[in-house]
Amino acid sequence: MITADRMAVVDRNAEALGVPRKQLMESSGNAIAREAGKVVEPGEKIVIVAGRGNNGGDAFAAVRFLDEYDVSVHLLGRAETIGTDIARENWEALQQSEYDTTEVTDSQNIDLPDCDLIVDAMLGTGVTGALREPEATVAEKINESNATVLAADVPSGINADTGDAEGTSVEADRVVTFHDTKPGLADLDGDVTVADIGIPSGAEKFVGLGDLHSVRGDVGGRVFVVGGGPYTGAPALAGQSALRAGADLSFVAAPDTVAGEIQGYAEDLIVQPYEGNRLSPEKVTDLLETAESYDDTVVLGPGLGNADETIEAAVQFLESFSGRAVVDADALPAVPDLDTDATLVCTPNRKELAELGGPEADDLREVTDEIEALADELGHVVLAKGATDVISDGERTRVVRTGNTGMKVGGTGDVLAGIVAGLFGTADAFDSACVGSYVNGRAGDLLYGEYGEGLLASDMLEAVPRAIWGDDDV
Ligand SMILES: NC(=O)C1=CN([C@@H]2O[C@H](COP(=O)(O)OP(=O)(O)OC[C@H]3O[C@@H](n4cnc5c(N)ncnc54)[C@H](O)[C@@H]3O)[C@@H](O)[C@H]2O)[C@H](O)CC1
Ligand SMILES: [K+]
Repeated sequence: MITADRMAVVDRNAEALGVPRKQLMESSGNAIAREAGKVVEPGEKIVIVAGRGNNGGDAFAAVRFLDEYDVSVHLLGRAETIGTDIARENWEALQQSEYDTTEVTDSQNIDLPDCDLIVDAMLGTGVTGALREPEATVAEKINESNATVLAADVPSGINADTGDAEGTSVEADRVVTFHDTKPGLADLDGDVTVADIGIPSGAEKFVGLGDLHSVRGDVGGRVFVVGGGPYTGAPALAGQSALRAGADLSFVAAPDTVAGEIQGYAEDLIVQPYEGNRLSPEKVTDLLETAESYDDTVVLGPGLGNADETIEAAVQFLESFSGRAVVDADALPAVPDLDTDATLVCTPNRKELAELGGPEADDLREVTDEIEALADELGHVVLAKGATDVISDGERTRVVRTGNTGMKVGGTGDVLAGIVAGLFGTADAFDSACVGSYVNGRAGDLLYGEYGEGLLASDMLEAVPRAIWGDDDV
């Protein structure tokens, strides 16, 4: 089952993997024709009612597979208003071969000819709100018809995710939906057929440009890094990369023995010192109050050190916290057996993964099932870092192939933790981890040509925004 938003992500991922949308449309068109052939006999009459989006485009492609039937196409609107290149190209192909097509410019005068089958290709997953004119009037005419009604992807007017219709909708006898069923089709009366349209499995398995596009549009919020102590660079890198990934404000809570040094790295950080030289349990109450009161996304771990009292403090913080946190590095030992209402993204490297009870492996792609099992056991998202990153929430498991050997340098994990936190304010834990990993690797890839194996984690900071909002074709 797949939502409309996820369908758009998978569609875009497929294109980036070498399977362009027009090929998918051809497959969708073929699927419509196959389904139509189950209903009507050669020579019988098919009326196709098409909209101006890709749903209509699918039907234009279908026409070329229906030559043994008597087919007429009714486009709701003028051809120049067709909204996508691939739909327009398929419409043009019908014109070139003189198929029977009509542009309906006034819904009042559309009389659906008597026929054996109506293909409803007005709207699919692109519907917003109640059907407007002429689709609303035409939907009613389709419903009044005696013909069998076959809907392309989703009956027009039905919300693919909810199954609701804000106004009129087509009552389809049959639906042929593409790639995977949609939540909104579950309770429909009609027969639903799921058609494979050739989307490569990698479009779902590998995090890609479609995932990036779905997350980058809406970022912001505040990130609160709880780090520093023995180390100062790690929290500074995490705090800065969160800003580079779109956070509005980035705070770093650190011991006053190192707070000034951390602030010295970047004026963009708001460093909040607490007394002492490391995180300890008595600091937890204040830190929780800050994080909870501002609905911050917390990054817990960079540079904390592994003193017993620091780990104990991390446990106490996480057990009382109910918000969103990226747990990295020195705080990871606090996660097993944690009883918390917080939503965590754990970002272990291979060594830390094994210490969490996960698999020991050089190539994480060989142990995706075990990483999924660990995420299920922990009850939180695990972003396992390696040459290839593997992200799982215990049910879904995906792979990120961006990145390069130059990123083995220290600090890239801190940059990653900050990016995930910067995205976590709006995207959910799993998508933040998936896209955060993809962006981190993409930033490293943007720099490899210039720095090679001499890449520094701090070099990545300026590349993070380019990896997210820069030119897609690099
Ligand atoms: N995602 C995939 O992998 C594939 C999807 N295919 C088909 O594409 C449609 C989705 O196409 P899209 O262009 O995004 O939207 P629609 O054609 O569904 O509708 C957009 C179209 O409708 C107009 N519109 C929107 N809301 C309303 C309304 N309430 N009343 C009237 N008109 C409305 C809007 O202005 C646009 O013109 C998907 O369902 C599949 O059929 C690919 O072909 C195959 C792969
Ligand atoms: K439809």
